[in-house]
Amino acid sequence: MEFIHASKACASVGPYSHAVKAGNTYYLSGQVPFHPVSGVVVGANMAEQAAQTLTNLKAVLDEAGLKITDLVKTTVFLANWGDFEAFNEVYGNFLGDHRPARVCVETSNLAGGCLIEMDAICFVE
Ligand SMILES: CC(=[NH2+])C(=O)[O-]
Repeated sequence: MEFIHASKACASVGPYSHAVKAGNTYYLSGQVPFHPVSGVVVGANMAEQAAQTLTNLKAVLDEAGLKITDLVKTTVFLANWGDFEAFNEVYGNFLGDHRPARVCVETSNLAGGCLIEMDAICFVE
């Protein structure tokens, strides 16, 4: 097992790694739209916060040597279900033609009052 720390993603806000490699499978911790340096939430709406969340997720992928096409599953937590379409727009643009499995739910009280958190699982052959 390998614990992965991504210097270009926002710092972990608890005792966890940005990602853990277990064999050919990578488990990425939840990413939120914190700025990687300041730790301040980036964006006042879903489009902006989703973009920053995916930027942070991409930093973890990069650190682990993974590509977007290695994503097999994501879990998405939205503070407001009314943001579903706005989230899908940003998410779809990020993925291009790739279509990982996904769970998307509304929840409350996300870290830092964020509108979104997303984790992911990757697999490499
Ligand atoms: C933000 C986050 N991933 C956590 O576990 O607190």
